[in-house]
Amino acid sequence: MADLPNKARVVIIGGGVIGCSVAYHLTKKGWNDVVLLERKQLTSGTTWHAAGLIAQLRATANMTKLAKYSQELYGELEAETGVATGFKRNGSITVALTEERKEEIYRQAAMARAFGVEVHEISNERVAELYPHLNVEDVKGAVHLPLDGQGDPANIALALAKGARQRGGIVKERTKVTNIVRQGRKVTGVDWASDDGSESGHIECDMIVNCAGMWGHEVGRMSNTNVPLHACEHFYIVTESIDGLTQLPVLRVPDECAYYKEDAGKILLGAFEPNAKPWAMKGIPDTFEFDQLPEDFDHFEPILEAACERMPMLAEAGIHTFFNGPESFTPDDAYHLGLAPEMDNVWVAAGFNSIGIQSAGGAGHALAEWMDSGEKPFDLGDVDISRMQPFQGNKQYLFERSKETLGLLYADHFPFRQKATARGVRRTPFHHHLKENGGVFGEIAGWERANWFAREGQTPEYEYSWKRQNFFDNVAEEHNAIRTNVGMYDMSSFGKIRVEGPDACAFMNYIGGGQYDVPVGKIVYTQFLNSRAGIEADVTVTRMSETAYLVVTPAATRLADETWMRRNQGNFDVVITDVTAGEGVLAVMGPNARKLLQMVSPNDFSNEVNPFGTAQEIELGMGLARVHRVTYVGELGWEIYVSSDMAGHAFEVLHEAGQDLGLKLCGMHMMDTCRIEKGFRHFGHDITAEDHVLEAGLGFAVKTDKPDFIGRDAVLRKKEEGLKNRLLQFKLTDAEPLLYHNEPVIRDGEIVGYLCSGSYGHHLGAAVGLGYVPCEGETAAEVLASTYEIDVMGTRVKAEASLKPMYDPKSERVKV
Ligand SMILES: NCCCC(=O)O
Repeated sequence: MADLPNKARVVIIGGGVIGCSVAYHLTKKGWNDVVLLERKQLTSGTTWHAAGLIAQLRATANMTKLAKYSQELYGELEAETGVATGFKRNGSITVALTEERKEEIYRQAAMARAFGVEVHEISNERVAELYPHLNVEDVKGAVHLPLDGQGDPANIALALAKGARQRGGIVKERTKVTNIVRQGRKVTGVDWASDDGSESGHIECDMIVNCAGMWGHEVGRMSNTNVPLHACEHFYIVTESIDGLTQLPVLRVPDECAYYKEDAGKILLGAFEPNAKPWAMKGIPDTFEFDQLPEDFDHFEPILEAACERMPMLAEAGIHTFFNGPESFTPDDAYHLGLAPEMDNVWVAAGFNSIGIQSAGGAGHALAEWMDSGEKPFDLGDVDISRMQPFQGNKQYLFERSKETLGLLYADHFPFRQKATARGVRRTPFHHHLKENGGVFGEIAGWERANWFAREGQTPEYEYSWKRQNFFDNVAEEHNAIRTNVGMYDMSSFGKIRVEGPDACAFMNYIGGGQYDVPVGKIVYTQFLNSRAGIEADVTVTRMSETAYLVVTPAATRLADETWMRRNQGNFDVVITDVTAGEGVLAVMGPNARKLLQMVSPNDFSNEVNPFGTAQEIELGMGLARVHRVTYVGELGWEIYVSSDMAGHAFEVLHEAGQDLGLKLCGMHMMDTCRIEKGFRHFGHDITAEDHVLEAGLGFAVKTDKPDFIGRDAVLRKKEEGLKNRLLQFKLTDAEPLLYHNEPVIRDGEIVGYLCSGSYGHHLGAAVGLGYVPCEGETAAEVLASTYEIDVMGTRVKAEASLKPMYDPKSERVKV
């Protein structure tokens, strides 16, 4: 094809709305050799049949920010490109039919407000005014977003494609990528063939972007990258024209799994039902183009029945279209964006979980910024493709999980809600011990982790709520055991990465902000920084020998942290190896932790031999282990690393000896309540790529007296310029309300930020949280002199603020 070049800076694979958005935004950044290849016609996979709702109230902070950008962009797109996008800001209403749902939407509304989204809690009378056809009798609460809207999905994509073409981008239809050519960790080009097979060729390129939607998994495999997503059947109906129907806002009734869109006097009614139907386990037919799947009225009927009660005029309306089309869903219901960890020039924007149109503007913008600058423009943790684990590409796993994820879009998003499907893939060596003792499990990165322990006679299951949940008192007891006696919990899910070789010390000193030229056995708490001194990883590094270090990462970021090291390895002579599965880890924490260890080991755990921040090899029972004296709960304690074969023995020995001391088995929820009380930061919440290490209050971990490490200049600059934000700890003055994170922080009456972490401080006796507040030009005393409130579902609750942890501010307890 004469119109395709032999070379391009980037080849975008897939011409749905996200591919078009990436092309649009890259060309806007001045990239003029952008090629987008679409196997059939633009939008012919999923985009064409999307409902086209443009909503800003999303489940997470990032997704809300990006959706807000989409809404703003689509408002201008028609004027810019001349393509009628059908976008109108007719607003949206979400109604709650239960008190629990009301709390959810009010909390979401409060979060959205912290990001500048206009949102109002409205009465039933106002709902009836805005949506006169609705039965509101049982409505418990509602929110209205006047700037939300709807548009024509295909035309939004075509407008984005036109914008890209106007700036020199090439958008080529009927051209399939048949092969992706690679060398080491890089793609060097793509082979293509025309749809009719008459032509083929090769484009050499610097990078590719996988925007292949429901084909994303397959395109991922072609490029040696893991893109976990699976297509599910998504159902909606469109009625015949209904007399007297005037323009209506978009309506969501999540408790009935339904959304409603009025368009040209017809109603589109769509469903996110709890038991979805995954599609195309054996692959998507090659001929797929603007195709529909067979209707399944029995499957849709319960939704339609409830809808006819909710909006009685529907019962009278004829059904014009019964639609069933495939859309892709990811294991955690968040989309995939960013640089695939397995390769250094394969980008991904796929798996939009039925919110592609409303997300594409913001996601394309963010990805283009990232590709252009080489660094994440802001925190994108909850959508970053590197959060996915290798096993999550397993087709059987994806099939099982996607039955649930479609429905999760409208399910109650209770705090701590765990996925119910596709569980049990990764178990720690202590799994059955914990289960036998009442452990109630949650899942992270596929790991089954005991989150709390049920008492004897108590059903070991979650009962979800936005109020105090059924495990609140259990966690309070576990928290209390850690603060006053001794508790034990399983941390085997830690990522464990060995860095070994002649340059190990030099490499660590380049990659991390700490000082790693330390004696063997020393543990360094540290961050990996980006060039802006934003935090890419939060890890502990133990010197194992002259030439070896063990980098311990949070479970969810093992792959991302390992990838960061590999990408920055340069010419350092080191070998980086994931050794996560080799060792189980038990944390023994609390004032009696030393006493317990002395009962099971002949080794010396005194401050002289094993001070805070050091590790030692020990005998444990009849086996061996290595103990690291560190803490994430703010007490005296050790993490015990034990090879998987001896892990069961170690548990039994510790558990049995602990009975005399009143040892309590504890879970991950306790760890979170304790660490927030102690002001310890959590990566992904309080510290991210966007947060400067000094503003995060972690300057103590950064050693600028060493010559060269990533982020050093930005640390020095910030020291000169002064801080723009500070991370404060908050405690509500009322013991009743609960914090879950994302609640707006109000300073002297104005919203200035939001909580990045929130939980209950069982020792401090009220909910506690962490959050950044702007402080440019202010002293710490001035920042603290203000009055603070936290917006808890629309109610402002007074809060105390502190720069130092409110619990044990001098950290005396950890060093006893
Ligand atoms: N594709 C349907 C989107 C549903 C929603 O925005 O709530």
